[in-house]
Amino acid sequence: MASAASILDTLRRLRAGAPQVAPSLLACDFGHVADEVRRVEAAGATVLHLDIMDGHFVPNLSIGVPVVRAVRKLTDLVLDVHLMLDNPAEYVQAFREAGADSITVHAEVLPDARPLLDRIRRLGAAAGLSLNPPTPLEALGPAVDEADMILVMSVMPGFGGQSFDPVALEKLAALRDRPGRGYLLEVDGGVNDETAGPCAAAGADLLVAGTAVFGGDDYQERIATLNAHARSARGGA
Ligand SMILES: O=C(CO)[C@H](O)[C@H](O)COP(=O)(O)O
Repeated sequence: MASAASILDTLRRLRAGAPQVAPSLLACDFGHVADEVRRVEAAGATVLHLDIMDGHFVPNLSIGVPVVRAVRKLTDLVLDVHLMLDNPAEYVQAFREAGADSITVHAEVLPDARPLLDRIRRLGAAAGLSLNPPTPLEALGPAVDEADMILVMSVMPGFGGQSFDPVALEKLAALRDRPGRGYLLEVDGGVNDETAGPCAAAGADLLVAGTAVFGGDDYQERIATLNAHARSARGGA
């Protein structure tokens, strides 16, 4: 399992470098998870996003600790674990022990997220804070300055394949422009060939994409194309 220092170093390098896509395992073929993980790793991904749903915070269920542990054994990709849970504090240790490199929790269930972000970091993972499309940036509170990563949801979480909500672009730009910010910016939901560029232009460093990667036949082409859209929108090659 990667150390806290190496995870934070990876995030710093991601922030300093070109924006990039993180495939979301939610959209993979769960009959062949091991193959799917190896395919996106071979296709050039650095980060793999894993969505954990409890049927309460979001109206759906997904994978849990045993699947994260199994994926950890398959790959050295950065495992970016997004907890869509009413009570994330109960589970952060288990997900870290299973191999999560970053753990993201939701501002909607944490009036003050600082103690939990601190605990995630003490467990050795990077600490992320997320907010849903209707949630204003003010809900992040002072925890915004404690987070290693802010995950701006561009769909209501719970399901893949939804349409991108442009409210995320305003939030990304406002978060990008906060003076002295220390966090990496991530966006999740409806990221595709049309929306990847605007997300990157608005400041997203990491673009979570499920359908736009796993819905294609050639994952290498999908990741390269999405990365190219993101990078050219930032003025890169
Ligand atoms: O968090 C999520 C759903 O809650 C997914 O990561 C997200 O929806 C990605 O899927 P897609 O790219 O198909 O929109």
